[in-house]
Amino acid sequence: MKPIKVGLLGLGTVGTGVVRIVEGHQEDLISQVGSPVVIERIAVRTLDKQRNIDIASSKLTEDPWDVIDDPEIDVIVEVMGGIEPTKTYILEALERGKHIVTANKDLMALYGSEILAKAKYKRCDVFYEASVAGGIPIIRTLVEGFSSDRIMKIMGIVNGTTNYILSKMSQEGASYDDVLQEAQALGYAESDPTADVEGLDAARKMAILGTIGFRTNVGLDDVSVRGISSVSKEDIMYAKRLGYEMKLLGIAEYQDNEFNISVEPTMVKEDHPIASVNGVYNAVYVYGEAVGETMFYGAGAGEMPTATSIVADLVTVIKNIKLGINGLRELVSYTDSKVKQDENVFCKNFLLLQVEDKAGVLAQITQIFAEYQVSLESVLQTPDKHSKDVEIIIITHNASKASMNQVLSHFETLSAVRRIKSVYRVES
Ligand SMILES: NC(=O)C1=CN([C@@H]2O[C@H](COP(=O)(O)OP(=O)(O)OC[C@H]3O[C@@H](n4cnc5c(N)ncnc54)[C@H](OP(=O)(O)O)[C@@H]3O)[C@@H](O)[C@H]2O)C=CC1
Ligand SMILES: N[C@@H](CC=O)C(=O)O
Ligand code: NA
Repeated sequence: MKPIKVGLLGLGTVGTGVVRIVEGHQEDLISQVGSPVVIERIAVRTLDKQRNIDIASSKLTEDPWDVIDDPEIDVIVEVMGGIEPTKTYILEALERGKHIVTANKDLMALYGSEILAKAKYKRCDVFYEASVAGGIPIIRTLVEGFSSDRIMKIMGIVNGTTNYILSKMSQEGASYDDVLQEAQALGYAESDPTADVEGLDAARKMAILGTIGFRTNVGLDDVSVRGISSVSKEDIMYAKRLGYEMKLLGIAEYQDNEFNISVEPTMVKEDHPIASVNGVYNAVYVYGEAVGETMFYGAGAGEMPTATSIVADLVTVIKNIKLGINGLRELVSYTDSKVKQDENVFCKNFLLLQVEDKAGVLAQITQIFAEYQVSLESVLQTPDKHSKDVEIIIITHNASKASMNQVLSHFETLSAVRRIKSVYRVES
């Protein structure tokens, strides 16, 4: 049987997992695709780097063009990351008729439509299951599993690094910096972990999920983003005391040709299934008009979980090669929709205020909420540990983002409000 020859761009955390699975599951692969699957050539940055896998040096090259120009290679697996020169490599590989499997959410969120258009023109496959939620097959679920439905909401933990950090801070009182270093050592974090902790990685993934799930073009700029670097241990402890877990949530909602997508630290009610998703695990909740509520759970990062999605895509590409139907997945015509205005985006909110301890302050504060039609679910007052002031903890009922912005701006002008210490979205 003629082997299918695969080229790898990158042999880091994910690339190593791909080699392990292709070699370790070779019999399973042959039984599924009817041919051996061979890793023919691998491009790396530096040949002499110490690796935790044995690879014949003849397979390694420091020149990615040795992979892209190799006429024997049918499929290229891109697991080097970054935007350039990666985008050029992928477009040139497509120009040469090679199929692509990638884990690169940075690239697919920003240039996915350009890459997929080129693939369609060249009748090549481009699959990117590993780019969102690691080992969870959420992209093929949205594309195939929910093809008959209208998806209205996609909400989830789609970044393993930040979930690992928040979980350890909540469960062990660990320090943010220590846990971030642990996540980097475990290969969860991006080469620049700022993308993880400032929410950009999750935003890229939500832009991809929004485009696929809502069948509409979502740009990265359409996603409002806030990371976890400003989440304090005190915030996490307050959340727990009130019966919530702090999670970095991506929340995408779609209705009447308008969508709203945000990534933000969110206080999730402890009895919500997402509240118990901890460590590097991800979970994606999908609500469809017909199917109702569904949820998917699994490792969002790490060598082997991510590599399973890469090799699953590789199997699909090889089957398409055998059937002669490559490049036909992208039949979807994505509509253009509008981003919802803040007046039409609603959620519950948690506020932690430091205020002057004097008569009438609480009345002033509640009056401001009333002025902007924001109803309150609960109000707690405790002495401020570090001053003669008091802390007021407020959870609102559903309120529009616009009204909440007006309330917060008004608080800024109130002398009795010393500091707006924390504001978080609340999901019950
Ligand atoms: N880590 C994870 O859990 C997940 C990662 N991803 C995505 O997968 C991709 C890879 O991630 P990961 O494996 O963690 O990254 P690593 O940094 O561990 O590996 C990157 C690999 O690419 C090689 N490389 C980088 N730039 C070049 C270049 N210009 N020319 C040749 N080789 C190059 C590096 O070479 P060398 O080894 O010589 O340094 C290394 O082998 C990224 O897009 C990431 O966002 C997606 C889901 C999960
Ligand atoms: N850095 C990412 C890797 C997977 O996409 C994460 O932590 O989720
Ligand atoms: Na996935």
